[in-house]
Amino acid sequence: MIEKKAVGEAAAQYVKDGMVVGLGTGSTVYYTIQKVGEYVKEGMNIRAIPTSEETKMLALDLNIPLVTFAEVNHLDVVIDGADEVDCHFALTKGGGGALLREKLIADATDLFIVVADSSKMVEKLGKFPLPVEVTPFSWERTARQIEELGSIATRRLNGTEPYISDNGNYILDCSFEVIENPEELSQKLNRIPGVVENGLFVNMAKIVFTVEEGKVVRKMK
Ligand SMILES: O=C(CO)[C@H](O)[C@H](O)COP(=O)(O)O
Repeated sequence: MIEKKAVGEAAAQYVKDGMVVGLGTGSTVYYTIQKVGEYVKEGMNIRAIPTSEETKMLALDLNIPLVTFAEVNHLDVVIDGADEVDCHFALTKGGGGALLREKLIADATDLFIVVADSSKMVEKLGKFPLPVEVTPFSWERTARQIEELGSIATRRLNGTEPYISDNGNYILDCSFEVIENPEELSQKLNRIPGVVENGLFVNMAKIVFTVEEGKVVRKMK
């Protein structure tokens, strides 16, 4: 909680007047968004694209002006959380179910910044089950095909009902134990019909804010 606030707020320094900003989803970037809300209140002129309906509501509450891809093609900066970050800045994302819009938005910037407390930093990805967004039609077959890649795929639930993403899809949480080659796995997953997107973000993050020895550190690629 204290680490999340510290890294979330530290990353907000990258938001400057006139920018189009991608706002991530989750309890860490929540603090970034609060800071951005303060900047807007003080008169900063920015426009933002949220990565989820949850973040959209938060941004609207803070009077942060929103835009869509109908109006913009490129974002100046995108700030988001992660579930795991490896030493090459490959990420697992989607714990909050927003991975598809998160990837679409991260893809639209040259400056993708990750905010991650120290518990998220790992040598290799895989301990956190990989979220994969799939179409509900024939999801069982898609799950079996994902399992053939060496995982156990469990459909995410919201109570006793299937969890439905902002895009109307299911999420499969896929335990791979250790992901040796995130890029290769990402490509294999996205080749399976029914997979809409997977939560591996490879070669996307440029900066990671985390905590080491009790201090916020900024790691750059
Ligand atoms: O990918 C995400 C949502 O889909 C989040 O960024 C990720 O789950 C981290 O969340 P938190 O900051 O709450 O730990």
